[in-house]
Amino acid sequence: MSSRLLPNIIITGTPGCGKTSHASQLAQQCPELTHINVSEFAKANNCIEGVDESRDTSIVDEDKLLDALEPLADKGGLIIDWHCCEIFPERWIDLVIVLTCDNTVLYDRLEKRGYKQSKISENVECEIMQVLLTEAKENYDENIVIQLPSENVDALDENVDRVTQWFDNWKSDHPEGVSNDY
Ligand SMILES: Nc1ncnc2c1ncn2[C@@H]1O[C@H](COP(=O)(O)OP(=O)(O)OP(=O)(O)O)[C@@H](O)[C@H]1O
Repeated sequence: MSSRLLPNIIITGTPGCGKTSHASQLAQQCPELTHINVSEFAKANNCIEGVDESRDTSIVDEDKLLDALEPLADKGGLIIDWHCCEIFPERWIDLVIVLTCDNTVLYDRLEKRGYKQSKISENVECEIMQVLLTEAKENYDENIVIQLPSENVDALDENVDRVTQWFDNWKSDHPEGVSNDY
């Protein structure tokens, strides 16, 4: 039986809502945590199985990705930054943060990135329909899912402070860590 002394956190949300901004600021504020940008991690660990040309994105081989992540997840202390959360086993995860963003703010961010119109519309629609929030609530205990707004820098700072506080509390509440097994 193995246990992890640090929690694993997912930061998810529609592309452009601020996952990477939050994850990198949180990792700076909490040096025990490691930011895993899943898109980059998948590329670096040969977990790409193709390209979705209509969406202009890589297709990740999820089985390979989970195999590559498992030893790190078992140690704990990961901030998993991805626009999808349901693939990560519940037993790995201690907190799921779903970032949300006002549609017009999100539209402007995606336009600034130079995304084509169909990709902007698809993502804004995904945000309006709260797809990621629903996915998180359907796949994890609702008590570990929190929704945080990410429209501006003040919200970003507040969110990161709040998660830092949660992280400190988690460590105090779990001095022996938690089991990696069910
Ligand atoms: N809370 C925020 N306040 C101000 N700007 C923000 C905020 N969150 C994100 N941004 C800006 O929006 C853009 C997208 O942010 P970021 O890359 O963090 O999003 P993401 O959700 O990780 O996107 P992707 O899923 O495509 O990687 C960046 O230019 C970033 O500076």
